[in-house]
Amino acid sequence: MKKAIRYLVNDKNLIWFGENAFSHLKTFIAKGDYSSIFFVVDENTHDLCLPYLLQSLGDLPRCEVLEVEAGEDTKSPEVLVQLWMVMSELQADRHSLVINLGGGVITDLGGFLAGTYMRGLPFVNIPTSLLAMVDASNGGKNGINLAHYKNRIGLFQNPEAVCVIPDFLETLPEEEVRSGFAEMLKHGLIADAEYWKELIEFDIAEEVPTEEMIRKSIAIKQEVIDKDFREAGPRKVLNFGHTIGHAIESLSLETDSPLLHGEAIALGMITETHLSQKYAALSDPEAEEIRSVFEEIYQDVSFLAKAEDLMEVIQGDKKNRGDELRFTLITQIGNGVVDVPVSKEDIIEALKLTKILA
Ligand SMILES: NC(=O)c1ccc[n+]([C@@H]2O[C@H](COP(=O)([O-])OP(=O)(O)OC[C@H]3O[C@@H](n4cnc5c(N)ncnc54)[C@H](O)[C@@H]3O)[C@@H](O)[C@H]2O)c1
Ligand SMILES: O=C(O)C(=O)C[C@@H](O)[C@H](O)[C@H](O)COP(=O)(O)O
Ligand SMILES: [Zn+2]
Repeated sequence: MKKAIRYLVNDKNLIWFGENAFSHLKTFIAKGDYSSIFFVVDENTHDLCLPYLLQSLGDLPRCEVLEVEAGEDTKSPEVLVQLWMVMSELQADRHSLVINLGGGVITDLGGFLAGTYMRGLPFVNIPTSLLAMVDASNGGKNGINLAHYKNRIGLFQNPEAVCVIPDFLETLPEEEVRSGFAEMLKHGLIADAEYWKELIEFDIAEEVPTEEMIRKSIAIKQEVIDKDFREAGPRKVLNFGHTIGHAIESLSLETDSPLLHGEAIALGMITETHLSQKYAALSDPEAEEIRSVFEEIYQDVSFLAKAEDLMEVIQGDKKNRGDELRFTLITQIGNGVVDVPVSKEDIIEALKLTKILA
């Protein structure tokens, strides 16, 4: 494994890579003189990741482990209230540190927990899924879902540090690796045509992305966020595929076969590629290339819904303004554009082309 490189992401947020991340974290904890540490984990990261982390960190202040059920349903107000109660009962105080060890569900939920308890405790993210490494653990978006609206309640608050330890991917199921890969493909599409080329030559069915690729995705995301942390404008580019994808994900969670975030976003990107042709002058050959890449990798992923159900969720998307439905689209591979008003009729047409409408 490569030597860990620590680099400053912004005035608060440090990212440490590889095995040396543990020694950086140890030093960080020692310097912080924390009264206690609250680890937020789900049942899988509790069993598969926490023992390695604890062993690597050695002596620590008083530790408590908050374990939640794995899965998207855990990003809920009900679970959050339970966690607030437990933190309070266990006397977490302003000198406590929260360490989120898990996938995007844990970093989103644990970040929001930390950010709201006693008006904000410091927290560190240790992503253990590919999706959380390349996307969810960075950028300071934390939150939970409300009814069928994704991330409806949340905060922009950066972790003190992020530890990206690719070794954790050894136990990650294949479908979860593929889910994370969808966000990496998104990074190529919105910002870097060369990276897109590299990704589409990579065989995600056979291999796990390298640390270099993970770094590249983080760097692309970070460059966007440096310009617009609170998503006033340019940050919306990171939402390509998400207006449709979030609607699909939310509705799928109400069925017996929920889609993973990256799977839903893959379907969202296929659909929004149709819209990009119509509204953002994306060329036909590039649109064909994009769709064939997603259709090949995610060939077994499908979802059927009624237009009115999807439109209800789409109309609640955070990027809309009033009645105007605003999308992030791509003008060409490697370049995204934000705030494009799109008609309801064209959304339905694009959903039909993607075979999502029942
Ligand atoms: N805040 C952001 O910027 C941002 C960005 C992208 C996605 N998200 C959110 O992230 C969530 C999806 O994240 P996710 O895909 O990581 O889902 P997840 O947290 O549910 O993790 C996926 C599954 O993998 C398991 N897992 C995690 N690490 C493992 C490991 N090392 N070994 C074995 N199993 C492991 C988990 O227990 C879970 O079952 C969604 O809620 C999405 O909205 C947030
Ligand atoms: O960091 C961002 O900004 C993103 O949009 C990254 C997305 O991949 C991620 O799914 C994010 O949680 C979406 O946020 P939301 O604001 O659309 O709920
Ligand atoms: Zn996403």
